Amino acid sequence: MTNTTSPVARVHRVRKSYGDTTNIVHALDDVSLDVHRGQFTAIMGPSGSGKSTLMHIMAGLDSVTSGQVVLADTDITRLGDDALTELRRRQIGFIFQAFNLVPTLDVRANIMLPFELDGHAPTESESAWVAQLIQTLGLSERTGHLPHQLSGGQQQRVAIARALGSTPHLIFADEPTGNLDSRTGREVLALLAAAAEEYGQSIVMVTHDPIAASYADRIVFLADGRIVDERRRSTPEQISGYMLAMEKVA
Ligand SMILES: Nc1ncnc2c1ncn2[C@@H]1O[C@H](COP(=O)(O)OP(=O)(O)OP(=O)(O)O)[C@@H](O)[C@H]1O
Repeated sequence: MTNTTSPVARVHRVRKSYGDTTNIVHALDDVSLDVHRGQFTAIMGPSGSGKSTLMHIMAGLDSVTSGQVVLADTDITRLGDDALTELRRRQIGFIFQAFNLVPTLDVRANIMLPFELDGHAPTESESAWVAQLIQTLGLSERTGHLPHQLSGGQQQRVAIARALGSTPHLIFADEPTGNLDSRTGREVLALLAAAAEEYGQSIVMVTHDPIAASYADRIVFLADGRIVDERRRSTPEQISGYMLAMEKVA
């Protein structure tokens, strides 16, 4: 993927601190990161290294202590709540552990919700992509079910179809394969990779799993709130090696 265009997301010298001067935690300490169109980025690092904080800040779900986050050409650190909500709805898809499915809507309606909220009916190609997602994610028999009638893994797949369906520019995924069996997990990762390659969607995925990270174009390693390493696409074995080396240094 060539990086000649301006980034879809830019994190510039971001700090995020919690607590007061006597008891301060730097969850992020001077982090800068660019995400380009069609790029699939994995974020890895030990527990407490700042992965979730970074993803939440990039998605406008959390504020910075200092620094800048620019999505498309908008500095979101200066946006009000309403404008931020609007930007999130139009540009961002979320695949989070708390699936946030609407309990009163069936599977199809949940998947179509981004179109509904945006007030536009899907085009023919969008409908075809949604149909492909439903099929690939093994949800064809479930489209009329309510979320509580589904298993955890099935709910996660609905959340994935919803996040990818309207082809938002940016997708944030927090351990997207955490609840899935290994075959479905691999299919979901292949879908994410296809969304990046074929639809130019940019994906930022937090994971502890070297196999999941091996689907990404690059892997960013965090430790103690700082980016300590970055690698191009690597095999699961190589990624395990980088993680081990990081632990030895720590
Ligand atoms: N609301 C908060 N108040 C105080 N400290 C916080 C808060 N949220 C996060 N932290 C601290 O910031 C640091 C980074 O947390 P974060 O959740 O981003 O880590 P993580 O890498 O996602 O961890 P894990 O892999 O365990 O989910 C941790 O030391 C955590 O305790």
